[in-house]
Amino acid sequence: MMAAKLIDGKKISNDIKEELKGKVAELKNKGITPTLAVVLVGKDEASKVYVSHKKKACEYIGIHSLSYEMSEETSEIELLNLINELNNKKDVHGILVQLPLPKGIDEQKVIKAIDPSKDVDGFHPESVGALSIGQVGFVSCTPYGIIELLKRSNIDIEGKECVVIGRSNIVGKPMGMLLLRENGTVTICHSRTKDLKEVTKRADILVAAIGKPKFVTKEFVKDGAVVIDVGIHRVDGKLCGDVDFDDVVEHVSAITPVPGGVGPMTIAMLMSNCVQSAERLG
Ligand SMILES: Nc1nc(=O)c2c([nH]1)NC[C@@H]1CN(c3ccc(C(=O)N[C@@H](CCC(=O)O)C(=O)O)cc3)C=[N+]21
Repeated sequence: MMAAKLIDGKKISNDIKEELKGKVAELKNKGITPTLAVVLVGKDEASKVYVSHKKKACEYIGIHSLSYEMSEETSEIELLNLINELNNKKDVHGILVQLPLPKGIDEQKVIKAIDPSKDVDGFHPESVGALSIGQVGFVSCTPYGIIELLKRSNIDIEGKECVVIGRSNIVGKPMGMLLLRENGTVTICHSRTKDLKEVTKRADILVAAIGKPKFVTKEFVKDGAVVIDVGIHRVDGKLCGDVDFDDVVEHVSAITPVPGGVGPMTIAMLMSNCVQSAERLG
């Protein structure tokens, strides 16, 4: 019974990667090699691991990846110059600047410097704006991956009560816009929300993107709800999410595990955005 309700992000992300392999092969037949520039600034250990996962995914699918590793002491100007260079390179289809950036570098300024046509993270104000008014643009990979998880698990969004906990620019807000685009009824909650549990208990689809380990317990969840866990924390050497999985699992109709849920989807959708970019830019 439990296996049936587990949303397997690992499996679904592998399906997507297989589909993308085919698309990359087609592009290569036309003489186009999808290329992603990956920019890593500083020595954040988690960032190094994530970047290596992204490069590995590129390799698997056939996307060419270019690595730019810059020291912790890199200035904002140096980084902006690199981005400008990559913007002008015809054979670069996607630019990813791994976040967080070292102190002293203005992240928003850096994101804004990326050509929106190469903004495969979907973080540029133009990409965010396009999403909110229903125009074509890159969609932030984590929320985009969550929509794919739901669709490929045959979970309808239309008409459903969708509650998102968290209002970050890269997850909560775009998640709300995407669920709205799929005709969900959307509520975005945050640290100032009154009676949070009362609000989250209305959810048919509950997305937890709070950033606190095992925050969501069964008291937050309606019986039979679908629970999507965006969090990733290392507690006592073990990975866990924003949801107390063991506490809620008996009460839900479907749930994403951590690891193996949303995380792998983020990478799959980054790959998808790269391929899309290569198709558009040629
Ligand atoms: N410009 C930028 N774009 C990002 O997309 C971006 C970023 N900066 N900075 C950091 C966050 C975090 N992020 C994750 C991607 C994959 C997993 C992932 O694959 N997680 C595995 C577990 C990996 C592990 O073992 O640690 C899982 O959940 O199964 C997690 C987190 C992308 N981010």
